Amino acid sequence: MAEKRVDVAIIGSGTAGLNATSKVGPAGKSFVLINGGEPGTTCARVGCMPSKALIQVAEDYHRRTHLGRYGVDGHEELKIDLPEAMEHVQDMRDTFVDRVLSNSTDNMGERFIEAYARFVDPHTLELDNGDRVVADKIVIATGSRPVVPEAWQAFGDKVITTDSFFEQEDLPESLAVVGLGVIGLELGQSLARLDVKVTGFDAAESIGGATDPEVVKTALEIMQRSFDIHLGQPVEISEEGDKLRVSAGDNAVVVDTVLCAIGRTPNLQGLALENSGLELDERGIPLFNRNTMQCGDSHIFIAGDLNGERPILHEAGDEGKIAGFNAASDSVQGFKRKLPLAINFCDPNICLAGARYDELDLATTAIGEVKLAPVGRAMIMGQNRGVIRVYADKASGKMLGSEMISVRGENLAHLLNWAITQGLTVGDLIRMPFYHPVIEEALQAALNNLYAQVEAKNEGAIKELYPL
Ligand SMILES: Cc1cc2nc3c(=O)[nH]c(=O)nc-3n(C[C@H](O)[C@H](O)[C@H](O)COP(=O)(O)OP(=O)(O)OC[C@H]3O[C@@H](n4cnc5c(N)ncnc54)[C@H](O)[C@@H]3O)c2cc1C
Ligand SMILES: NC(=O)c1ccc[n+]([C@@H]2O[C@H](COP(=O)([O-])OP(=O)(O)OC[C@H]3O[C@@H](n4cnc5c(N)ncnc54)[C@H](O)[C@@H]3O)[C@@H](O)[C@H]2O)c1
Repeated sequence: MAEKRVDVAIIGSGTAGLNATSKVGPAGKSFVLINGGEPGTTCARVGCMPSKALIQVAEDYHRRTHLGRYGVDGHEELKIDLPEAMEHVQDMRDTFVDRVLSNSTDNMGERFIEAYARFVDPHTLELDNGDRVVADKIVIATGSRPVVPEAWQAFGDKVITTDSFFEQEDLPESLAVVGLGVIGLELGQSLARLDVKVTGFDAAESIGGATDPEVVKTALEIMQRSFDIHLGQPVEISEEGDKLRVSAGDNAVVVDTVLCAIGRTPNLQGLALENSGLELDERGIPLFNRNTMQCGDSHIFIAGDLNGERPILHEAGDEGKIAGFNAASDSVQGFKRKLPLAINFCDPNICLAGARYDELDLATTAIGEVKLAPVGRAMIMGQNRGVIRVYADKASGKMLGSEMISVRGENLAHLLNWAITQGLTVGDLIRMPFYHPVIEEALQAALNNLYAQVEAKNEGAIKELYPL
């Protein structure tokens, strides 16, 4: 058994752990980065990147359905070779994984250790190869994994998750997606567009993480054009011959495969946090400060999906940087966290920026809305389904948040998040330029609708222009 002493030990070489490491090394501290499982990050291996590659293939293939109206002949004959499509997705994934590895752990030599770590005491980690690491400071960044109910694990590889999905060489003829949050909608819609017979189920009454009833209603109308969706009933799975029967209330389908997308759970197992001396919450996650990432007043910091706070990439990166910076410093510094931004890359995108509808005080909030149907550029693109809802404080006009399902929502949501971050009012925003004809004109219409409802009005004779 070897024992290594370092200033900082980072557990987990995902996005959070790598970002933590990027702050520890340059501070002149000795460190090790310890990773169990496949290196290369969840994002590049089984997450953001392969899922976006698949979405792109599906969107491009789906685009053929628009061609008839332009007089393009033969589009009905277009066929997709699914094994080739999956190979392309895997090639993209491999490129992204290689890029991560060659920019990070490949260059760390002995400071990168491939092993699972567990706490023996607050400063000592035992690795599954028997070695030990003793560290002054520790960053825990072990990420999360898909939830699969125990009863469903008995169905073997007929119930898959995103951990194995991108490894498939071909796609099944029929598939049920259970859970229509981000993963369920992004992949469910893509698979339906790739000619898989998809049926979607969710125990809740909403989809895609939206909370605004108008957005949920519109999202459901739009998504049901891609595949059948059943909401609001618990899902049961049983065997039927060599297939699976998936039922929820009166609705049932028999399918080749189930994609289980009912959320992810923190990788706490195996860390033996009971030996860390940290106070844990009811889920077993250490209590921590979201501005410093410090666990209590200890020498241990936590970052990324593991803490269950904001399980998305740029937040994992920020948390890693904060945790690494503080682990490498003599004193602990707090950092302001970014305003929420969530993008579901289904088509059209479902996006949330700033405050969600279910967080608003409706008595003091004004809500502006535009439907995409008459928006010129969206009509030209053949993508004029959707709704944008924008929220502001009724009295001051200060922007609070937005939920939407809209073409190019990924861009609009950034604009809104940045505007809210800057503390702008709806009056400020309607004075920004809106080129013609762009999708941002839809946002302009929603903002004008919102402006009409707030009390604070712009000074000057023309509301869209600053007086000299
Ligand atoms: C299908 C999918 C699509 C996604 N798409 C997006 C997207 O489009 N945009 C977005 O912002 N986010 C997206 N996400 C979320 C994003 O990928 C995660 O938020 C991010 O990757 C989390 O990074 P992390 O560092 O916390 O965890 P990870 O990258 O999972 O890293 C944790 C590492 O710790 C290792 N580990 C676990 N236990 C131990 C242990 N005991 N000892 C040592 N090592 C251990 C793990 O093996 C892993 O390598 C997606 C996720 C999925 C699953
Ligand atoms: N574009 C992105 O940013 C992106 C894309 C994919 C994944 N992710 C990340 O991955 C995480 C996990 O995604 P996800 O889609 O698995 O989780 P999610 O929390 O987004 O959605 C889970 C859905 O499953 C439903 N559900 C839960 N238990 C159920 C059950 N027993 N039966 C039926 N439905 C059930 C929930 O009502 C919910 O709608 C997300 O939190 C997100 O952080 C992000």
